Amino acid sequence: MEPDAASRPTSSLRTLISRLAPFRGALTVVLLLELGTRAAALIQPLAARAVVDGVAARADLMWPIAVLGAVAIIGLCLNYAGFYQRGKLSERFVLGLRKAMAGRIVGAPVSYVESRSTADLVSRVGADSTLIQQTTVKALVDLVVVPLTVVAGIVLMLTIDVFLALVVIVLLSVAGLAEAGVFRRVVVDTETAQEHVAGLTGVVQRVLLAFRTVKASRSERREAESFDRNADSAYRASVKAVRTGALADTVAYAAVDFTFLVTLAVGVVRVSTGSVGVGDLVAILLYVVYIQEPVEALTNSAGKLSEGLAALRRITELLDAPQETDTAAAPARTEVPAVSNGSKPPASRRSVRFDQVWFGYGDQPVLRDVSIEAVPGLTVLVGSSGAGKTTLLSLAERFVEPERGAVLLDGADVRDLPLAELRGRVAYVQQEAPLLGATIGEAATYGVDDVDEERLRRILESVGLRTWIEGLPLGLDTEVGERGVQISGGQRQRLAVARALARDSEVLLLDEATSQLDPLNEQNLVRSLTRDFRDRVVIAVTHRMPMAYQADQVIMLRHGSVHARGTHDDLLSDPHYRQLIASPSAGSPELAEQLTASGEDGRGEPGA
Ligand SMILES: Nc1ncnc2c1ncn2[C@@H]1O[C@H](COP(=O)(O)OP(=O)(O)OP(=O)(O)O)[C@@H](O)[C@H]1O
Repeated sequence: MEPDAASRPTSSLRTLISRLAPFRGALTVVLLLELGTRAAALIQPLAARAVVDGVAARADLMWPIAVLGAVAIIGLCLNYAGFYQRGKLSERFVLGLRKAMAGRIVGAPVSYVESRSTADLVSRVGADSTLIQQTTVKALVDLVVVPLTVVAGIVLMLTIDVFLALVVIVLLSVAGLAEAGVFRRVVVDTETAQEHVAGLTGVVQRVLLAFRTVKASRSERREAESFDRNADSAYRASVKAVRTGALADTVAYAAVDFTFLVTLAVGVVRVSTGSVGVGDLVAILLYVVYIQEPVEALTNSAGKLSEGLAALRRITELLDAPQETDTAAAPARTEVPAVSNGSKPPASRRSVRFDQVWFGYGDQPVLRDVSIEAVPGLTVLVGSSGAGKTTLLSLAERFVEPERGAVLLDGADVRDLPLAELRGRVAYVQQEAPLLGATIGEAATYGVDDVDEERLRRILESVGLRTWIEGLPLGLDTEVGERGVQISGGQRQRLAVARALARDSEVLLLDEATSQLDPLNEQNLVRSLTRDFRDRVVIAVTHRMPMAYQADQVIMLRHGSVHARGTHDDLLSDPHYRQLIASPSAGSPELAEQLTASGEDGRGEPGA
């Protein structure tokens, strides 16, 4: 058990209450309706006493019975209204949490989201919010209504017979203490069980993400065993929680039985001595039941409340996620050239400059004193794995910020630009080139507000996809993925590049965005890019040489520093560069050279 486990429920409860504060109007209505329902129940023993006493006295029973019936009907109506309003409040509460979570996730920095498990984030938005919806508001309302019901019942009992009422109070206190002890254990065990289930979904997610690798490496059995191990520990934790729940349930039942039987025994003695009437005893016994019933319901829902509170704690963690800060309001580090009116600076003024940039993840230094300038045309970043290439692109998009030095877009520190403007001016294709959008057209224009068809066609032509798309019966409306056409890795990357081009930004960052194309098609794509979009600053990370061969500038990073820069030809004299391009994954510069020399157009299958 974690040291703070016992204090968790209390702080989670406080969090729940503060999160419910904006709904205080609706919550008050629910509380009043629930209190009304309980009040109607508490009147019934008094009416029942009147009926019993009336029978004994052979009095007219019409009024007592009419009151009993009316109170029962009013209680039912209030119960219906309370149930409905409570459910509606739960839905509104969860709707707000879900929207807030979605907003916090998309507003969080890249580093925050990427350092967390996707399964964990997804389960907070989905499963955790569902848990809260189903249980939490009801349990919270019970926490308020049940003690008030108990107090009101005791006061009414005291008006009937002080001695019997005191007996009931003592018995209820003992039962309450026992139930509270078990409740705490239920909370902790339920939370532990939930944590194990989250671990289980993490395994499934890992397998699904690398499904082909799992199959190809014949690791099905190993993964299944890993799943089984996690499932077993989730099972054991859940069974422990069930066992504690069963104990809590039994304690609650025992409390009712014991209190009822002892009160009956004492009450019978008092009736026999004439201290109280039969009607009084009936009323007090009914109070024991009417008080115990909600207490028992509260105890039963203790596990559910604890689940809901644990879920709320995880949701709250997500709602406290850091957000990307728009530092545009802070004093500018550089004079920011105005582009907000929509006009772009002329190509001659466009540049991305890394000025003596130092950066590290935690204690791990990654970039050391990097100074680079990229102007319109193709700048290629090469270097062995882990050299810091992707990190450089992340700095340009301000996914991360330099520890020292600055990244300048057209002379302005990127930290001085509003994020929306910066990212509007700098398009980015990430390594895996994921597609967003249900159709090819949507994927090609994701994040672009207005792109006319003719321009889109030209872009698709440039990336070598136009013929393929026009050959599809539904063209741009063809669905992709599960329900539509399956597309190859190369097609996906081309679509991602098309999407970035459609942004019409001044800078295009490509992170191994052509790695799944064959060298020939990669060369063609790069040639089209440099020909059709020559006013853009293109910075491409690559491990493959056809692209470096065509670049205006090649920058080689080693261990986080600029090792060499120049054209491909300039760098050929560098032994480390030669070693890099000699690697099998680098593609063949000879092939590229031959193709260019022969003037072969070389446009291969668009679907490569
Ligand atoms: N989010 C992160 N948290 C911690 N360390 C990171 C993170 N991202 C990258 N690194 C580390 O920073 C170093 C540089 O990573 P980066 O991705 O920039 O290298 P790269 O040159 O692009 O590599 P590759 O060619 O393999 O993609 C690596 O050692 C990597 O482990």
